Amino acid sequence: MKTSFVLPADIEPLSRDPKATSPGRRINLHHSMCFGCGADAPVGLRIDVIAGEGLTVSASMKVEDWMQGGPGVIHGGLLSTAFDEVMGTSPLLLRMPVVTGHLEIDYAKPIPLGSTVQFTGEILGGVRRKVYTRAVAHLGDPQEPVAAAHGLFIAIDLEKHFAGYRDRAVHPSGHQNGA
Ligand SMILES: CCCCC/C=C\C/C=C\C/C=C\C/C=C\CCCC(=O)SCCNC(=O)CCNC(=O)[C@H](O)C(C)(C)COP(=O)(O)OP(=O)(O)OC[C@H]1O[C@@H](n2cnc3c(N)ncnc32)[C@H](O)[C@@H]1OP(=O)(O)O
Repeated sequence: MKTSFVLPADIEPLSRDPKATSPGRRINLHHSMCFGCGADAPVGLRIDVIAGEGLTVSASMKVEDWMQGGPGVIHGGLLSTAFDEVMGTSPLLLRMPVVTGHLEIDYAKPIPLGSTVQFTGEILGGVRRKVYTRAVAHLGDPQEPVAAAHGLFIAIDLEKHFAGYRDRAVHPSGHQNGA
């Protein structure tokens, strides 16, 4: 599949944290109201990301009618959200909290409503706080990818990064902090 994404020349290998989620198990959600993975989000993708061997992850997503973009096919922005979720969860194998810095998608084929998209992702390496990842999507035959993505995720201090926003956070009860 064609892509214009270029990895930096100084990229270094990264290692799985010994305490990371075991292969075959779901990587714990960061919070239940997340649009990408949260079970309590009123609208969302509810993607479970499964740890693989080494620095790999996998996930699947049924393409439901509300995800329609062009007639009969998935909206491209929604697919990019799914890639963001899959790749953004992978740095938890390093036990590293991250946010998305840069996301690039290559769309190869239309994805029909009713199909199930299978994702595989991997961490390619890092430079300082930057974690480079890649993911591929297919509809059942890994030799026939329908889309692929590259993501650059930046390690953050969770407390500091969200310090100014937590009073706006929405909780499963529907109330905001302090409301
Ligand atoms: C959905 C919310 C998820 C919230 C995360 C919660 C918990 C996290 C825990 C675990 C993760 C688990 C699951 C995550 C699941 C899904 C993933 C979805 C994630 C998202 O959906 S998250 C929302 C969208 N995301 C943002 O809301 C970020 C807004 N942004 C910023 O908050 C700052 O921008 C920040 C912090 C990124 C950097 O700011 P900063 O001041 O800390 O650091 P600085 O600028 O120095 O960048 C350091 C090095 O990154 C390079 N760099 C930066 N940006 C670059 C770019 N675009 N392209 C190329 N390189 C870039 C610099 O060039 C430098 O590189 P160098 O080391 O070489 O100098």
